[in-house]
Amino acid sequence: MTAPVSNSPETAIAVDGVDFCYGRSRALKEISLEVRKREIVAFIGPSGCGKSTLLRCFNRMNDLVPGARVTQGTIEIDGVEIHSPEVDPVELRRRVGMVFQKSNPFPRTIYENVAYGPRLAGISDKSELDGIVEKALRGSALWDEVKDRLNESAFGLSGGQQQRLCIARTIAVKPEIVLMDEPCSALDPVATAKVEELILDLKRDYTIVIVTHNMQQATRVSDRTAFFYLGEMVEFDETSTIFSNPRRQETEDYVTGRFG
Ligand SMILES: Nc1ncnc2c1ncn2[C@@H]1O[C@H](COP(=O)(O)OP(=O)(O)OP(=O)(O)O)[C@@H](O)[C@H]1O
Repeated sequence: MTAPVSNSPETAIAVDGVDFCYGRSRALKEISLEVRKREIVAFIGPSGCGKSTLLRCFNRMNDLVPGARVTQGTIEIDGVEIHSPEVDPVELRRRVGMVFQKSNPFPRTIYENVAYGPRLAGISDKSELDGIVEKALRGSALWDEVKDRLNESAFGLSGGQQQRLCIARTIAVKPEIVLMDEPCSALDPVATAKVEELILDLKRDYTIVIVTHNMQQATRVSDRTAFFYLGEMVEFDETSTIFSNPRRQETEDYVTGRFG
């Protein structure tokens, strides 16, 4: 399905007519959508429908997969086509951060996990780094739990804390957009609730796109939801509309659990 794309100053991501292939296999078909600044958009749909592929297009993570490429269409972030020669993929990935399904802290201290990105960006002043680490850990609602153990291994944290640490690591480099690929799927309900609360808090400063298999999670955190099926975007609308009054039968069948 294609939808009109309006690339206004309020647009964070504008996708227009994108096809994506892994080798000869077409994983995304004519996707057009627009994500507004500081909104939370959820991608839902059955396994293999292309949600993660589209998410990974936004920071060109798919470049790392041999033979994988956008074969037609454009993806603009802040009005700039992300495949154009002036875009450095490493800088793009700083601006468009990513949080993965399974938390993946580095085998270092809590402090070093958060300071890693800013250090790579050339910040070496200890007090500046201390400030960045504290701000990122506060921003990810982890500071009070870890402030007395910053020099201990990140592996000593619980799964939910590790996931919030990964979010802190992502926001420490001041991205504009945060992509989340099923960030709570490995967490228990209490840790999930904390991460969801955090996602809602982050909306004040960031644009967030989240892939989730959890319908309740999509309704709890997102402003708008896109439903994908077999590489196509079937419907994209206000989350309340997608879940209570979808226009398409496939969407209704999926959100009511009839398939998927
Ligand atoms: N690295 C890859 N190489 C080849 N094909 C891939 C690769 N990654 C994904 N695919 C294929 O692309 C299609 C879309 O996969 P994708 O992971 O984007 O779906 P998804 O909706 O995120 O699924 P899930 O909910 O299971 O994570 C699937 O057919 C999948 O097999």
